[in-house]
Amino acid sequence: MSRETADGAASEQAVPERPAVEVDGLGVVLGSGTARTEALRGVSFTIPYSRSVGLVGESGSGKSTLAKVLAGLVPIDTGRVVIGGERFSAGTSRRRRDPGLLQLIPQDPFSSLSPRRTAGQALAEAMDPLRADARRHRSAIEEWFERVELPASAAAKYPHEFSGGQRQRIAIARALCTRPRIVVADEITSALDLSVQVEVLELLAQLRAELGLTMLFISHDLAVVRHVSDEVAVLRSGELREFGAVEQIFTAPRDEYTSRLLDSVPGAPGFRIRD
Ligand SMILES: Nc1ncnc2c1ncn2[C@@H]1O[C@H](COP(=O)(O)OP(=O)(O)OP(=O)(O)O)[C@@H](O)[C@H]1O
Repeated sequence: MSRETADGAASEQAVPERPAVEVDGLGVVLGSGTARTEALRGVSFTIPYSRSVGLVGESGSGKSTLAKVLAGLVPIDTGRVVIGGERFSAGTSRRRRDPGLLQLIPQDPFSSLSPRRTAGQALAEAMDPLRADARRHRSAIEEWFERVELPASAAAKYPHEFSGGQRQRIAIARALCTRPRIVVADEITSALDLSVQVEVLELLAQLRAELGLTMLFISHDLAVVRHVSDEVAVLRSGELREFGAVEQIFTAPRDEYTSRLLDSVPGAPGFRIRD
């Protein structure tokens, strides 16, 4: 979105008035019969453009369900989400998302990258689904590999030929090469060794700053969330228990559940990975 400047030129930097993401009274029911679960219940929050919201909560609290709703992979039962001004609700929630609007970076790139496609093909497919030819998009693919600090030769390799950290770099490149304004990162470092986690997080932070990305960053690792978020949303059993600025959440949580989550962090309350 752009606005007219004083001299009449459109400004790319202009900040749109609506938030990038609005989640309003969101409810999602999964499964049926005895497996029926209210995965999300009355969840509301917003993410302004270029901000990063960390989403935390215990296993089963509904974090991945929320990620999938935003990506259009899980239908909405009640409430609505508005992404880049486009409204999705019960009847429309699985409408195909514009790839330039929002991209999901999944937890496990090994299962999301096809074993039969080279890394270059995976990027070509993301950039141009109708003419997914790696040769046709060679220079753009090479540029993206450079951005995620992989050699150009990576384009010809298959997922099993990479380490976990390299595969996550490919998943980041594949998501970002469609030039989304918003990314949802779902536990993207949880399967990686600590040193590799730090490298991937630093890369993501750098790309986020360069591209002005809006981000929902999901992790059960509170130290990591503190490092990458401006605001933090705390989910418990499908409900939003607390939403606030990162320092407020970590130093003066208002909800007793948030306090308990923080207490479970090693070395809490002084445990931190930045500064
Ligand atoms: N297909 C399904 N059918 C029924 N219930 C489901 C289904 N998928 C997930 N659930 C339930 O929905 C709830 C939310 O699950 P979700 O995967 O969103 O949690 P999460 O916070 O991402 O957990 P984790 O951190 O373990 O990935 C859980 O109680 C889970 O058991």
